[in-house]
Amino acid sequence: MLRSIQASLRRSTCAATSSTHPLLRRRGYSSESAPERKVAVLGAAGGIGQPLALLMKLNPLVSSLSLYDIAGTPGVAADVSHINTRSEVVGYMGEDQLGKALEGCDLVIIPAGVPRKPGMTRDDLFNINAGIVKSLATAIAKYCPHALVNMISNPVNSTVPIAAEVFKKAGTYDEKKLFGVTMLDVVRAKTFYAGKAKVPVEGVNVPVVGGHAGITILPLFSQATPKANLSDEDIKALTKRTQDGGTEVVEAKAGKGSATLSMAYAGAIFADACLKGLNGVPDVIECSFVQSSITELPFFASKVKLGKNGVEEVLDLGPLSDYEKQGLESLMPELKSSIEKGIKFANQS
Ligand SMILES: NC(=O)C1=CN([C@@H]2O[C@H](COP(=O)(O)OP(=O)(O)OC[C@H]3O[C@@H](n4cnc5c(N)ncnc54)[C@H](O)[C@@H]3O)[C@@H](O)[C@H]2O)C=CC1
Ligand SMILES: O=C([O-])CC(=O)C(=O)O
Repeated sequence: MLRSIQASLRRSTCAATSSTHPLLRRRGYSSESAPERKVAVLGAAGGIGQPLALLMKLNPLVSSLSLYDIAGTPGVAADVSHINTRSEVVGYMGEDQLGKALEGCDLVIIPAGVPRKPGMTRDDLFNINAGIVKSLATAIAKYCPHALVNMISNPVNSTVPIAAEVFKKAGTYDEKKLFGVTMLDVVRAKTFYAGKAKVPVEGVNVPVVGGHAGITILPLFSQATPKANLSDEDIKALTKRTQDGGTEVVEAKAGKGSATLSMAYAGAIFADACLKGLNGVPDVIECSFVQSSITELPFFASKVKLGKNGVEEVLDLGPLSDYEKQGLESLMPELKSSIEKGIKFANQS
């Protein structure tokens, strides 16, 4: 069981990395000889944070796991630390322990903040989460300015620009190191496509571009592999379901939060890809919301090649169907205004 979860973590999800580059096997690393990597989870006692802490504890690329929250981390850390895998686990609680939690980190994953309730948009979380992200980004700039940052907290379309502005002000911004986690959109697109196309889900790849809210989520089913003969109606329904995937979970949870388990899985897969990139595994490619010049917007989600310094290359969108071209045009105003909202917040407060 443990082996199969670890194998799944080692298998990256985009084309080039799928099952062909399990670092440990190909390069003969055992968990003892893989490079030391400290990973922090900020918001580690939450709905996403706890299962994400578990999955990162199962990742043999992690040597030190730092679990930070404003409350509840001693229990989570004690629990997770009993698992007999490589990393040592330390829990940190409260702001005065944040510096210690971050010092020496190679990768910081941020699922801190409030989740949606039915009837809310991700943007409705802005008022609370923007401040949380700003203060965590300020601490990252101070204590681990060279770490990769995986931003999960919503609204991602605004929280990533907020973090970028905080880092710029602190003089530590490196656009190669800041990632909005949009992996759950990819995970959903793959699952829904495999179901509709009746193909084994393990072999499916679907890029998802744009942003991470409603129509800004643009799955490119015209580029999905393996190819399947789906009707225009099928593609429209799959697109809508991917865009509304978060809301589907929020409604099903009926007031008890949003996606946590699938998000922890997606976050763990994306973090694993970042660690592989840092460790020099070639051709690690995943989708992420990053600083970008492939459209006129300063941030955009697309396929990204990960390397020793974070983003090695932002890949362009590739050929789009007419339906996808329309979707791209429609999403630009909303994504632009969410990005601008984040930038404005970071600079005025
Ligand atoms: N990017 C994505 O695809 C997804 C993003 N999310 C977002 O992730 C965030 C977290 O969701 P859940 O884990 O379900 O929420 P949750 O409420 O269960 O957990 C959030 C945790 O953050 C902690 N927290 C609050 N302020 C903090 C601070 N200043 N420093 C450190 N920790 C702090 C809380 O104590 C809590 O333990 C939400 O904003 C949600 O919208 C959720 C699903 C998918
Ligand atoms: O929908 C939400 O609020 C949480 C989220 O981002 C997702 O599940 O994609």
